[in-house]
Amino acid sequence: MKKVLSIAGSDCSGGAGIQADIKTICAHNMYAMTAITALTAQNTTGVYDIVEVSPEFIAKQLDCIFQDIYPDAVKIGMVPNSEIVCVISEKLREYQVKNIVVDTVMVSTSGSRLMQQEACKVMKEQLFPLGKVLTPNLFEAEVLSGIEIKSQEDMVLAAAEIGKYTQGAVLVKGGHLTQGADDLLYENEKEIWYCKEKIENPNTHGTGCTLSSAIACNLAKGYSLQESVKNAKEYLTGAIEAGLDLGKGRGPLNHLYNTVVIKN
Ligand SMILES: Nc1ncnc2c1ncn2[C@@H]1O[C@H](COP(=O)(O)OP(=O)(O)O)[C@@H](O)[C@H]1O
Ligand SMILES: Cc1ncc(COP(=O)(O)OP(=O)(O)O)c(N)n1
Repeated sequence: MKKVLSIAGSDCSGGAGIQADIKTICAHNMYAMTAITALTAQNTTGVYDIVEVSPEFIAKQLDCIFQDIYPDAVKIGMVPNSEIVCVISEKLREYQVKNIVVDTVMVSTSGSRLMQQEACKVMKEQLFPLGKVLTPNLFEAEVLSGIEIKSQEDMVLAAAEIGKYTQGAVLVKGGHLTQGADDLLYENEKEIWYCKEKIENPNTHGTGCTLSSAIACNLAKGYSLQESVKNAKEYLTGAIEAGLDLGKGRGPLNHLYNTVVIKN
């Protein structure tokens, strides 16, 4: 069985973060492992508090995982501060991890900061070179590239700029475009577009987390990056379309739409 590790923050309401990643990995029939970087008190209406895990304890979680059950791919989500960026980068280098997806989580869609601003520079220098692909949303791509994004051409320019810090691949997600949900994979100076209609469903909490962990699952299976993004986007679109209507705000996705139900 393939094994996928999520290094990310916990969302107690189960829509985003570690919980979305575990659901995604299980739906891909794979074994899920987690190293938790932060606890968040959040739900479908917003993020209300954050407790950061100490870098020392994150190092211990990673040692326990890598020394015992070595993952086939790793997804990195919420990394709240510079010290945590450094310890994760060190451990990934020490254990020579290859299939790494870096979701550059900065601010939740509800507007709460999930990463301290000063960690951005350290993330670029330490973590980006280790990632097989980075997955910024439009806002994150603007911050990381310094380019204002108003069009698909701007998405390409931003991806090219961010790509300078990586092994060559950046997926700029277009979920916050006013029309369509078109994502751009910029790989070795080549543009590949993954285009979908915007689904009229307000319940999209955890879309970014789900997409990045689904990409990690596909890389673990041995698919190329382009195939992995294609398959992950299909999985994500299915989970948005299948629709759940939970909570008072922007609800979670339905990860069970394609799984065999075990009857009691
Ligand atoms: N309403 C929607 N319909 C279809 N796809 C969507 C919708 N909202 C987001 N997506 C897709 O979800 C993924 C995550 O994108 P985005 O929402 O931009 O990231 P984040 O969750 O990090 O803010 C992308 O593949 C994007 O195209
Ligand atoms: C713990 C935690 N990690 C990440 C996020 C952000 O989730 P994401 O899927 O990128 O986007 P939104 O759900 O905020 O649209 C989070 N909220 N919590």
